[in-house]
Amino acid sequence: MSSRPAISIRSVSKRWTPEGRAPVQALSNLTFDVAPGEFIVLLGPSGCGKSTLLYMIAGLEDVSGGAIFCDGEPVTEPSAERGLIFQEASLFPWLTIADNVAFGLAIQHEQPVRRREIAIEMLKRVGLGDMLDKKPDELSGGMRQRAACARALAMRPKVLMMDEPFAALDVQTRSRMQDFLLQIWRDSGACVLLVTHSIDEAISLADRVVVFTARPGQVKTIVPIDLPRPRQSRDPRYHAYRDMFTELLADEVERAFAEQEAG
Ligand SMILES: Nc1ncnc2c1ncn2[C@@H]1O[C@H](COP(=O)(O)OP(=O)(O)OP(=O)(O)O)[C@@H](O)[C@H]1O
Repeated sequence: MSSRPAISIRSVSKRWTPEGRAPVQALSNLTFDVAPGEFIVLLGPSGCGKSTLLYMIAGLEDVSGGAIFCDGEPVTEPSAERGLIFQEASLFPWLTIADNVAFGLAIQHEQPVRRREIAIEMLKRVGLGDMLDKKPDELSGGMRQRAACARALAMRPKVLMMDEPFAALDVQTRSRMQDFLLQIWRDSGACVLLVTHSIDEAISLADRVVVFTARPGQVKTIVPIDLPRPRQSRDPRYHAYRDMFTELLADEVERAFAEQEAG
């Protein structure tokens, strides 16, 4: 196995300069690596730049300073190797689920018959094999997120990025989706970067949790989760992690609030 990081984030900063408004320093001097096949969770107070970092890794936004490398190559534009999934599954409402999954494969120059085959295979893998010809609004929120996962996985990404993918789901569906995600992560061999506000989600899923400071976001600390999967919330070590993250975040959340109040 190659020892080269799947993703290398080197002294990355991001300054937004919205028209007619004061510039916002979203991220400052961020440095860390993600190993191939690793599951990373990004945890931090609101507005610390977690989503911004995903957009930059996806190649949808430029960095203001520093550089991001994927497999040793600088990220300069979007690529099918780096899939991004949002909180609300961004499926085309007028296409069937199978056509939604097949859509991106056209860019990869797959033939139409092969696109359909891959779409069916992926949808079966996410448990939607009998929903192929449904439109997105005929599915539940959890099913739509699974379809969005199938669409991203169909591109065989090396990196799967997820921005609060389960935040809009009810507790039971969320828990099932977490199990499902661990399964597709293992099957795909991709590395995952997942943004969440949930400490429990971070402990349940991550190999390592990157904790951000309040804006401008920096790496406050990186915590490896040294617990076997499936992780049990009744395990005393799980509680110790929960206490640790609660404490780590408390100061930062307070700082973020203070800054908001100061305007
Ligand atoms: N397109 C943009 N233009 C201007 N400012 C932006 C833009 N996108 C994000 N920002 C600002 O950058 C900062 C970081 O935003 P970002 O959404 O990355 O944070 P986050 O940690 O993902 O927040 P949350 O947890 O609330 O989703 C915020 O102050 C936000 O207002």
